[in-house]
Amino acid sequence: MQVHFYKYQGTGNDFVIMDNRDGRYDGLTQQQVHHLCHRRFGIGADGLMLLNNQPGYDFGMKYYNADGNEGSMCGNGGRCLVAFARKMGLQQPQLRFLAVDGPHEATMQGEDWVNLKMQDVDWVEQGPLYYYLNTGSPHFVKYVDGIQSLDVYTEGRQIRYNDRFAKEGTNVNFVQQQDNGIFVRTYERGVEDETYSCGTGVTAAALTSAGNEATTYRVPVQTLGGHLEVRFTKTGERSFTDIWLCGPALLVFEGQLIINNE
Ligand SMILES: N[C@H](CCC[C@H](N)C(=O)O)C(=O)O
Repeated sequence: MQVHFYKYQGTGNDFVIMDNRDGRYDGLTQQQVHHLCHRRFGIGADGLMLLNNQPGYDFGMKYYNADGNEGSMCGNGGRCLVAFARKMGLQQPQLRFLAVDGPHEATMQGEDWVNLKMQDVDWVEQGPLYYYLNTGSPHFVKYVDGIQSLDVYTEGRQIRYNDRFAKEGTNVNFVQQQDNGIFVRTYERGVEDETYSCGTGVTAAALTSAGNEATTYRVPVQTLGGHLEVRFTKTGERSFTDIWLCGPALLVFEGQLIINNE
């Protein structure tokens, strides 16, 4: 099969994207996705997305983790797919799309900055020195010191494969408060490694960093791959609405490749 692909990145979280509005990539197998995302045998990416037709919406988003499994929601991926949809000619100032966790809306500022609305959050588990919540994907959030030198791969794996999470997996975020906002590093399930940035993880971390006051917050977030901002309104101790993940989304390159059909 001949594949015309686009490679995007949002704060270093990178994705292979294909225009599937005519359904031509519907039959993509888990193995093919894994191959396309492989950094040595394929194009290389943390995940793969299809731009789909979706009645009632401007488009549909289908997301796969690099291992070929259908992932849950991907925040940076969603932002990149919006930039891609715009490139494919969807010029509406506000785009509405359907992802695995429900409807999303998004706007763009300039060529390469995307504001993406996330689902409301109304459940946060809090334990000693950790939080656990779902922002479209499950996220374990742990506050740490010395985040720059932390071994995110080893420490993240320990949590991801512990008795509680081994089967379903979880993403694991390490967070440190900074003078201005937070620094977040993430071990991603499905990639099974640290990525440069994780949008739903950054969102989860930002929500847990809010003060007690039920008001509107703007949290600048630094990741290994660059800066984002999360805006939201806290409505109760564990509930949040009007959550926006904002940051860059850029085309890296596009190309063709042939993959076998087995
Ligand atoms: N990189 C993504 C998260 C992908 C979700 C995935 N790793 C999972 O939960 O299986 C993001 O920007 O939100």
